[in-house]
Amino acid sequence: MTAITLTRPDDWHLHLRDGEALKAVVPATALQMGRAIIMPNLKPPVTTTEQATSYRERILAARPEGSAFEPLMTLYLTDDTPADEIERAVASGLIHAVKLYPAGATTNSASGVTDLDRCDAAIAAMARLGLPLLVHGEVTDAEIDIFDREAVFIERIMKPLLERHPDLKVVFEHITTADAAEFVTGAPANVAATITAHHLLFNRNHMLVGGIRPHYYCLPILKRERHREALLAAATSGSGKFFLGTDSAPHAQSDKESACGCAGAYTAPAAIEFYATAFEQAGALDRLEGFASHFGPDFYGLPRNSDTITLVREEWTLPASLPYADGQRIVPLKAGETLEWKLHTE
Ligand SMILES: NC(=O)N[C@@H](CC(=O)O)C(=O)O
Repeated sequence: MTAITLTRPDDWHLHLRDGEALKAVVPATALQMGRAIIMPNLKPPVTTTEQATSYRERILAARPEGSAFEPLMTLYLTDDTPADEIERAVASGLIHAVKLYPAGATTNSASGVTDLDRCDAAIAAMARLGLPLLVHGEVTDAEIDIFDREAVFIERIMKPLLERHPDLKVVFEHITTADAAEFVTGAPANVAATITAHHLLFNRNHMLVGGIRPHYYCLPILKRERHREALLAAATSGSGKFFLGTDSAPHAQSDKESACGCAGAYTAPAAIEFYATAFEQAGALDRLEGFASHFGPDFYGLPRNSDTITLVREEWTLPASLPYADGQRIVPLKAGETLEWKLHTE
C-alpha cells in the first residue's frame, strides 16, 4: 500500500503545557488531530472549570491560522474536589473528563489524590452525570517496583473503584502491561483504555540497552517485550475499548538529558506516523482507523470527525530537535531517524 486515508484521528491523552510552550507544541497536534483530551497537570494544576476555560482559550490562541483543532478540557482531581465542581464542569460543555493522578505518580502530580475515599462524592457525581474518570494507573508506594506499579494498581485501586461505582466511565490511560490489556478486555463496556504509540513500538531494551536513552523514559515506564506484544494485540484487535492517546509529554531537552531527567516522550510531531508503523508491523493497517478515529469519540459520546487525513508511504527524517519555550529546544522521539509513513499536507 502506498497511501491510506482515514477519518481524521483524535488524541485522547495529550500534554500541551502552558505559556510559550503552547506556541511550540500545539501546531504539531493541530496538524494531525481533530480534537485532543488535554491533560490538566500544569503548575498549579487545572482543578476548576474556570481555570480549564481560560486554559482552553490560551490553547485556542496557539493554534495555527485557520486550524479547527478543538481542545477537550479536563479537570485534575484532588482530595478536595467538591461534587458541585463536577456539576459546573458538565454544565460548561467544555470539560469532557476528570483526571486521577495518584499523588506523586508522575510529572506535576504532587496535588494528586492521596486516598480515593476522599473523592467519593465527586466520583459519585461523575458516575451520575456520565463524566469519564481518566486514570493514571500506577501505585506510588515506595516498596512497589516501578515495573509492577500498573499491575498492582489494578488489584488495589481499579477493581475496588469499579466495585463501588460500577456505572462510572473509566479510561485506563496509557496502559503498558498485558495485565491492563486483559483487565480492560474483560471489564464492562464503561471501561476503556488509551495506548500510546511508543508503548506499541518499544520495550525497555530500547531505553536501556547500549546506553541509557532519556527520550524513551516516560511513565508508566516501558515494559518487557511480552507486554508490548499484548498491547499491540489489543490495539489491533478491533475492540472499541482501545483507542489512540499519545501521552505526548513535552519537556525541554535540558530537562530530559539530565542527571535526573523528566518522564515524558514528545511524540506529537509524528504521532499518526508512529501508530501507522506499529499497525503495519502487526499486519493490521486496516484496523488503524477504528483505533485512531472511531472508538474514542464513540466512547466519549461525541461525533466522529467528518474530514479525513492521508498518510503516504514516503521516507522522511524527524528533526534532531525543534524550538521550544524560552529559547530552549525539544527533542522528539526518534529524532534524526527516518520514518516510512508521512502525513500528507497540502
Ligand atoms: N507520561 C509521562 O511520562 N509524563 C507526563 C505525565 C504522565 O502522563 O505520566 C508529563 O506530564 O510529563
